[in-house]
Amino acid sequence: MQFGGLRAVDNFEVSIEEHELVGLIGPNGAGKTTIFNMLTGVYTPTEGSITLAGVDVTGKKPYEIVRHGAARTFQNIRLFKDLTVIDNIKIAYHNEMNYSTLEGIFRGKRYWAEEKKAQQECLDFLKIFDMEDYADTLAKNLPYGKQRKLEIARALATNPKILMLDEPAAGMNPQETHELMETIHFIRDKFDITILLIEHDMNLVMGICERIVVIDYGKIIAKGTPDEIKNNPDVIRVYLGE
Ligand SMILES: Nc1ncnc2c1ncn2[C@@H]1O[C@H](COP(=O)(O)OP(=O)(O)OP(=O)(O)O)[C@@H](O)[C@H]1O
Repeated sequence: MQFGGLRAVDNFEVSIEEHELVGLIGPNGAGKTTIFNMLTGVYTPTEGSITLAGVDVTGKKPYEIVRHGAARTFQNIRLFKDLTVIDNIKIAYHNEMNYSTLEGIFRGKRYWAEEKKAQQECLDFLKIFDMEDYADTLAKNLPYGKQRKLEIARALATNPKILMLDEPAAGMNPQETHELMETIHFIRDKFDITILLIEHDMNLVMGICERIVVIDYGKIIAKGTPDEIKNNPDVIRVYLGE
């Protein structure tokens, strides 16, 4: 990915298997968010390609990529702040709803059946995060940690094959972070999805990821298991400045 004179991501090559939990780490400005932006269609890579479950999604629009099965959260929370918690999730769930515009306008039988199902399933997403009591709260009135969780619940409601989380624990205290990490494991298994996670906190990534990719200045400097990464001299140099 080239931004004018800056090659923000260079020769980045990674394959992620179904059901894997992979961490993407690197210092500030290394290119992590740019990679997410390419994977989700926010940016079109200036070179190279992206394949999702056998489909070439390079250059596709974000909404098309969601339909192919990729969902994400953002480093800076991006909720529909003036909508309720449940409505935030229903918006993400709308691809699963099966009634026509006319049925919506005339409120036919199928409309009510589908809306009821949507309400129930969206509440189920909230239950995973222990947030069903907040269903009717405006998103902007949620405490910060719960806003982060709502973003994950909303991404899950698009029924993704791969969920990409951009610093999901940013701003959380250690207890909240620990709980979130357990929840991430839980949803990976419950929904049988693949997770790619950006996180600054090395210990945290080491604790939950099966495989880690480390980048610096847009280039991969190491790939491997947490133990391999921990002992990799290039990673130690980048993180500790040795
Ligand atoms: N739209 C853009 N136009 C120009 N340069 C950009 C753009 N987006 C990102 N960059 C640059 O690309 C590089 C990588 O940025 P990116 O945000 O991907 O890093 P990051 O690893 O996510 O950093 P952080 O951990 O601070 O979020 C930086 O030098 C950044 O300034």
